[in-house]
Amino acid sequence: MDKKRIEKAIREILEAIGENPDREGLIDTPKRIANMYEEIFSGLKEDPQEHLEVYFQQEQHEELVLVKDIPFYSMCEHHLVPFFGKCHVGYIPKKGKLTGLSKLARVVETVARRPQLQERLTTMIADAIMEKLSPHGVIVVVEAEHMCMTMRGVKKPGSQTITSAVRGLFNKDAKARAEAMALINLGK
Ligand SMILES: Nc1nc2c(ncn2[C@@H]2O[C@H](COP(=O)(O)OP(=O)(O)OP(=O)(O)O)[C@@H](O)[C@H]2O)c(=O)[nH]1
Ligand SMILES: [Zn+2]
Repeated sequence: MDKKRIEKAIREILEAIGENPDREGLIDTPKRIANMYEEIFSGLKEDPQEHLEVYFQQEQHEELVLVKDIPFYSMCEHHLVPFFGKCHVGYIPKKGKLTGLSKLARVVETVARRPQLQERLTTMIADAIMEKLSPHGVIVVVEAEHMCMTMRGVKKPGSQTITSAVRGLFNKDAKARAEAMALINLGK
C-alpha cells in the first residue's frame, strides 16, 4: 500500500475542506490515516481461501457447523464510511473436510477489510468456503448497520440490513435452511 500517497491525499482533502493541515491537532493526521487504512484495507492483499486450511479428520462429522455472531467492521465502497455488524457462517462438511473454527472468522476479516458492499461481502464468504472445502452446503447471514445511512444522507440510525447467501444443500432443502436459521436466531 502506498502510504506516502495516502498522506498526500489526506493533506489535500484537509486543505480542500478549508482546514489548516499544519495546525497542531492535524499535523499527524495524514500519517495516522495512512496507518489506519493499511490496517482496515489489509484484506485487499489476501485471498479469503488461503485461510481455509483443510483438516482431513478420521471422525466423519457431516452435520452443521455454525459460528454465529462474528463481529466485523468494513468500509462502504460508495462513501468510505464504516458499515459493521455480525456475520453468521455455517457449513455442512463433506468427507471429513473440516476447517478450524477461527478460520471461518478469518475469512470474514479478509473480505471485510477492503472497500466493500454488504452483498458482495456475503457472497465472497459463501463462495470461498464452497470452493475450498466442497461441503454439502454453506449458509452465510450478515446483519449490519451502514454509517452512510445513519450519520448522513437518509439518516436512519438503528436500521439494519440483512443479507444471506446459501449454497448447495441449503439451496435445495428448505428444512435444513430453516434449521440453520432457527439456530442463528436462537436467543434473539
Ligand atoms: N446495495 C448496497 N447499497 C449500499 C451499500 N452500502 C451503501 N449502499 C447504498 O449505495 C447507494 C449509493 O447511492 P448514490 O445515489 O450513488 O449516492 P448518494 O447520493 O450518496 O445516496 P444517498 O445515501 O441516498 O444520499 C446508497 O443508496 C447507499 O445506501 C451496500 O453494501 N449494498
Ligand atoms: Zn455508503
